[in-house]
Amino acid sequence: MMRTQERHLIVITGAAGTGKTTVSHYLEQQFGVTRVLTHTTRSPRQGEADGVDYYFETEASFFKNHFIEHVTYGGHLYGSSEEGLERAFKKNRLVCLVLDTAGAQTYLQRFPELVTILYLTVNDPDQLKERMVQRGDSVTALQQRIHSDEYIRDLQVPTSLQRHVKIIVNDHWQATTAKLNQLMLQLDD
Ligand SMILES: Nc1ncnc2c1ncn2[C@@H]1O[C@H](COP(=O)(O)OP(=O)(O)OP(=O)(O)O)[C@@H](O)[C@H]1O
Ligand SMILES: Nc1nc2c(ncn2[C@@H]2O[C@H](COP(=O)(O)O)[C@@H](O)[C@H]2O)c(=O)[nH]1
Repeated sequence: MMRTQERHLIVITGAAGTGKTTVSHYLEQQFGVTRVLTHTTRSPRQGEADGVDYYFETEASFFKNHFIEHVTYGGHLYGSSEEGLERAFKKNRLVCLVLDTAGAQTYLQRFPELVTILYLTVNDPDQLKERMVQRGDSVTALQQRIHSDEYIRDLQVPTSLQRHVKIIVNDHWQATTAKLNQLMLQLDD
């Protein structure tokens, strides 16, 4: 529950391909939730743009930001900055942020009163590979990702998050949107 004027942060976490980015766009489009952009040194995928999907950085420019947390994921740097969070909160009191599970743990420790954490999963992990292929990931990128320690780790809810996350099984988009609509009603109370 949240009083209407309080700042609130929806952290969306889970393994690659579970639909975190898709959920963040849905929350933005349906409920006007502002997405916090994070920074990465990976190259843009087809259709991704700097300042829209991520702040795409070089290794040198990455560390010019003031990070709340940063991680290495699949060999690339990713980080959420104080600047990115403030920019989002200037637009809206309700914002969302897509993070790996290590980042989600950091946010829970640092902002326990401010966060709602959604953990996305699917019943059949093979679906994730298909979804990443459909998204346009190259075979090389897909192979690197599914064999990375981080991808394997994020297939399970970390013990420290277990009592704190709302789990959404994103097998069927319609069921997922029903759960998200319900969540947004609760946050508005
Ligand atoms: N319920 C669903 N059913 C089928 N496809 C879905 C569903 N939800 C999302 N997708 C599709 O799966 C693909 C991966 O989704 P998305 O990019 O949102 O995942 P992600 O968790 O953000 O991945 P990553 O961590 O790699 O960035 C996209 O093509 C998206 O359209
Ligand atoms: N801890 C953080 N994780 C982040 C951040 N930005 C994105 N991510 C996560 O990285 C992986 C890979 O993302 P992709 O876009 O290359 O598929 C995914 O789990 C994202 O949620 C961040 O700033 N901090």
